[in-house]
Amino acid sequence: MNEIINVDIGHLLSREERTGFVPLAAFENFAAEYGEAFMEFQSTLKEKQSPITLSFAEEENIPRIRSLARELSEKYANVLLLGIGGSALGARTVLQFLKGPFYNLEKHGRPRLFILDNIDPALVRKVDELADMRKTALVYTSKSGSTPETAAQFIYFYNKYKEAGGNVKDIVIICDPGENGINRIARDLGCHLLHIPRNLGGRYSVLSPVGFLPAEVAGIDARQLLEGAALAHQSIIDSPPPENALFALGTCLYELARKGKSIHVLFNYSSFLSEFGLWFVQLWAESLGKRLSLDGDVVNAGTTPLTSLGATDQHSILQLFKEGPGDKVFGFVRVNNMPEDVIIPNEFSTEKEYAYFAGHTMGEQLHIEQLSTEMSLVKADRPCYRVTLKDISADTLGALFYFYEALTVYTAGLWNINPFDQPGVEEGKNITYSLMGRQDYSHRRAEYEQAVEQYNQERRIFKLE
Ligand SMILES: O=P(O)(O)OC[C@H]1O[C@H](O)[C@H](O)[C@@H](O)[C@@H]1O
Repeated sequence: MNEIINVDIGHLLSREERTGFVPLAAFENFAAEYGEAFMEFQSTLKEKQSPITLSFAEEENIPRIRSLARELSEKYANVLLLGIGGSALGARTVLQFLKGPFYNLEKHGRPRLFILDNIDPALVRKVDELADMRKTALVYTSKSGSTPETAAQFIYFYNKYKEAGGNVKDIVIICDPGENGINRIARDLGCHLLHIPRNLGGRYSVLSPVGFLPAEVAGIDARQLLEGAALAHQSIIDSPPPENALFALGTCLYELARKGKSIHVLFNYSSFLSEFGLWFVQLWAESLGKRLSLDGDVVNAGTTPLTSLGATDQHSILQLFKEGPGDKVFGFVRVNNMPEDVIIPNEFSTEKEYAYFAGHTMGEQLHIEQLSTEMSLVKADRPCYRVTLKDISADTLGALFYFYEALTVYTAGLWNINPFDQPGVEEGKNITYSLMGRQDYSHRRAEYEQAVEQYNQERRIFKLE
């Protein structure tokens, strides 16, 4: 395979009248029906009007990010990255896909990377124990600078870091360029400050300092991530609708959603892709799950993203996928060229359950199991598509990120919704601010406290004693 990614949508379609698939005739009519909308979307990419294209201008910041990563790597044994949602999931994905799940246990002469994306005190304590603050660099990533979980983490670890005699000038803050508290703190501390382009939303920010700095700390070339994204971008804008992978997949997913396929499962066949699955869940859910259309109509748009890991989850959730409600569409992601395949030796050859493995590789087995799972789902009338990645490399991952970002934005256009806001998340944040006593939210505190009181009165608790 020479292409960086290929997308097979053949099993989202059906020649006969099979429920749950896109009829071939309808697919052949896609260009006439949706081609114009797609070409408009292509123009926004071509003219760099779409926020996701802001990543490309980030290339000019890579030298600075690289030298900062080098400086941190020389001075510190650990890098503690504080962030949540889009400020953590991309970094986790990059690290896992390109360095594997055991990066922190390996000997590589680079800092260990801890990505803390929760305020669970038990977790915070564990990081406290593991990362000696005298040898730990702090990276505080928050697009808005006001996310309460990350702010609490930063206050805590900033205090620990200072107590341990840390140089505050070494702290890195990655945020929006607005005039706000986080920028003022960065200026007052005189620490490193990297900006995320204002219109590049958090969940689209992996191809910016948010993903580039942790990548470079781990020895991953951020430029290659961007090169892969640029390749995907070019392919998406160059191919006319009938030959365009993104057009075919996005339009099929939209059509299937309208036919009741309300769950989009991403079934990743690599243990190096499970974090990618979680990155996808945020991207798809926050971008497409919208109550209102761009015209203000109530549409309750979107499909529910789920992520699964193959072959592992064949032994758990697959039963439901195959025989439970027929409300899902499945996307399989597999890696064509496994870097270091493992040959299964010839042992226990007199036993039929073991003899057949001799000489096969685990990569081969993984691919066969992926195919078998996909085929058995299709046979049970479950529509499936497959994304094949050339290999495990930074350019392939960059292409994959960009492909799914573009897919999300194109699909949002079909739903006629805004893929760049997240109004549904704001209310919970506002309640938290008020209840925690944030001054500029104090005017709503009484109202929320009363609501909490009423809410608690409605609880019905049954005890196990
Ligand atoms: O990067 P931050 O501004 O701290 O935001 C972190 C996360 O906060 C909110 O929950 C948003 O809904 C997410 O989209 C965002 O990724």
